[in-house]
Amino acid sequence: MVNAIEINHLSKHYPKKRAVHDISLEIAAGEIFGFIGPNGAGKSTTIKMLLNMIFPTNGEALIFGMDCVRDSVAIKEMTAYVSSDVRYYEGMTSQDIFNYVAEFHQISNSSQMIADYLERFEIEPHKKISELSLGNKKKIAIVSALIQQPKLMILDEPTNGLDPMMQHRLFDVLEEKRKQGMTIFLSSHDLHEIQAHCDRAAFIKNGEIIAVEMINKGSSDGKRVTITSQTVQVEAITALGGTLISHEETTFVFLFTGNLSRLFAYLVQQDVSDITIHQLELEDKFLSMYE
Ligand SMILES: Nc1ncnc2c1ncn2[C@@H]1O[C@H](COP(=O)(O)OP(=O)(O)OP(=O)(O)O)[C@@H](O)[C@H]1O
Repeated sequence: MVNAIEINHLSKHYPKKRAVHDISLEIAAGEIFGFIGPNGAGKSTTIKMLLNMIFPTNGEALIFGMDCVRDSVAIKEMTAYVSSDVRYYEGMTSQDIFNYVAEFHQISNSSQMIADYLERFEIEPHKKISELSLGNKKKIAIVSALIQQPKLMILDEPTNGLDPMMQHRLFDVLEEKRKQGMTIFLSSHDLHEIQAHCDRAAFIKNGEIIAVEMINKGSSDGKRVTITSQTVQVEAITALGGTLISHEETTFVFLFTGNLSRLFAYLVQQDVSDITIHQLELEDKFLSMYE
């Protein structure tokens, strides 16, 4: 089956900056894929190349097997984009925008769908853009993208400005759409939302992809274990599957991937004054990669 997105050795070099350098990625159809990186890492530049808003210096990107430069018109017919900053004509209302989008994309019988989204995202249809807050404008951008019924949705920081309830509703809709076959490419700074909703994520730093990770929603492939003890031996815990991350006086922090029962069996023989065990968060990986 053809990949939803395939990026081969893609670069965008400016005279004084390698914004994106030699990145390659494959994203399967039906994935929710996260794209994580600090400010200036190259996320928006990558997205703009996918959408043919800027030309690559080298390499190629394919969407459903079509070339992002050569076949950009056909790609736009099946791809919707929610940009990080939302700009519309100030005098238009939400309803005007939704009607325009539906007509432009020749979506038949869109009235009921628009009415459903208005209700779901609590959008006031007759308010002008000039009267709306950032979060309310963002909701219009999201619904405009959904109305297009795209095969691929690219979202750049979609939850920026949305209240927690609306964030929740957005991800409910995205999960539903994914079940119907939509592919979702989500650029975000919010590691918790990537962890909660994505199947995989790519980490980008200084224009280069430094890791692509499977995301284990809910479960984790490790624990962060913090132990305060006068008697615990670091070597003993290392032998059980721990890696010492830091320590201060008698408090030791381990990344633990071994068998917890064996760890407890060792600890009951020790003088332990405190212990905490946390799920290893994507944040731990992110921080260790970007330090
Ligand atoms: N037109 C341009 N000319 C020169 N440098 C540019 C241009 N556009 C972007 N850059 C640089 O390329 C790098 C990547 O920028 P990009 O906007 O892709 O980052 P980002 O990961 O989306 O960041 P953020 O999370 O802050 O939006 C930055 O250092 C940026 O300053």
